[in-house]
Amino acid sequence: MGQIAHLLQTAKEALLPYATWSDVAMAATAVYVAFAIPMIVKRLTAGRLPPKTSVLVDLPLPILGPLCNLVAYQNVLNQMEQKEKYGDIMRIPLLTTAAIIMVNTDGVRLGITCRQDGKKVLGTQTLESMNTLWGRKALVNLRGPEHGRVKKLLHPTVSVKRVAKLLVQIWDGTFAAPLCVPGSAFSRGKKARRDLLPIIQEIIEERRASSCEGMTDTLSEMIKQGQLSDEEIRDQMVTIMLAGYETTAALTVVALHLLPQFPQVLAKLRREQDSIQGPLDWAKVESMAYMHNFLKEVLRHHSPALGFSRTITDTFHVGGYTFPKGYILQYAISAVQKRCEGPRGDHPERFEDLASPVNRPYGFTPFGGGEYLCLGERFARMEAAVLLRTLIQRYNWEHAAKDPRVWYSPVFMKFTDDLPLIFTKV
Ligand code: HEM
Repeated sequence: MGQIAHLLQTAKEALLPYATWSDVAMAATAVYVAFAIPMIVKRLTAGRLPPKTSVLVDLPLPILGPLCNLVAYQNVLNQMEQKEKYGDIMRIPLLTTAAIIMVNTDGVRLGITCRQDGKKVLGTQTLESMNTLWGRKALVNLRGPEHGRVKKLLHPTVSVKRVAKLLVQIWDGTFAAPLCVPGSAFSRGKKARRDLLPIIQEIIEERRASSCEGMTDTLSEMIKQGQLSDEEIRDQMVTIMLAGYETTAALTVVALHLLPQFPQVLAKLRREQDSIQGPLDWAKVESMAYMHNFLKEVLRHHSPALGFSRTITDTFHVGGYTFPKGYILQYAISAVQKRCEGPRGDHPERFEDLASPVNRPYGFTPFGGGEYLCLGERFARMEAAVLLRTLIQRYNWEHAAKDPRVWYSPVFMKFTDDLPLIFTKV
């Protein structure tokens, strides 16, 4: 607030000797109209657009109206599972464009394949904030053949073989991974990146000096491949740490949050784990059928990813609506999964039922899909399964808070009071 007041004061001192407040208001309106005209023309000529969700833009408030919509946009993202309130396809006018939000499997299909009727109609969004956070060379910010080249190189660095080796290290206690700490790596994103870069560079140099002797981790593998520059390696490592940390932490913490409420699920998990003798290897982790279905149910009910945006690169039509070039398409992973029956997240068995909506194409996509499928899917599933096995076999736990809740603020998961839990030995 203090900063805004200071900004207004500075603007006032700079402008008022040369112009009155009404001049400033007129200039602001002119800028708004200049931005809005192409948008209005597009709206008038585009054909039948999806219905608008927000009434704010109807207020005669230049700049402020669309800005309010941006806030409403986050709010709608947060609440998209409320079908009766928002419907399946909706439009939110933004400052110079509009976002079309699709809360159905068709939207997820579009977002993942980027195609309609066999034609490429969507592209990934290039956001400056993403470049700043992850780095320009990070996989998430690469496009086309360059994205394909780097992803191909990264795959073996988190391959099943490598993950299995890591598993043995975790089990032996020789690998001290920060497995699960609900934190805010995203909210600290820029600072986290600044802090991480010199540390990663130092490790790269140490590893290079020792030719990665005896090292089997992801970073050493990238260095040994010799195909990526130091900048590329650094950006991938920052991405892996940021993309892999909060998502997996959310998955495991929500699992811990839900289990005391569903004793029948916990009992079944315990029975399964007791039937699997350690030490673990990848095959044993993969054989934990009920554990994986439980993790799926957690991801279905509390997806760490709410959804993603794509840019419409070619006008197309779906459900009788026009999707004009230049608009944004937002597909809703979390809301689609939540609408797939079952509000409580306590029925892992639904994944055994082939007729369940979650088993239909694009009904359950917590790790995205297609070209942009999550790089760390297996890693995340393994990490969560191993951590839960360890805890389930050794402890019982209950909530310390009276009304523990998980919520999104506005797009990242938060826990009331950091979700304190009380553990007792089994
Ligand atoms: C429960 C845990 C996780 C969830 C729910 C999750 C979810 C996702 C989703 C939905 C996407 C697709 C984004 C899009 O369509 O644009 C994605 C991409 C990605 N994830 Fe994950 N993720 C998880 C864990 C991890 C881990 C552990 C790593 C690192 C090892 C990781 C690294 C990445 C990377 C690098 C991408 C970009 C892939 C690309 O651009 O081709 N994620 N993740």
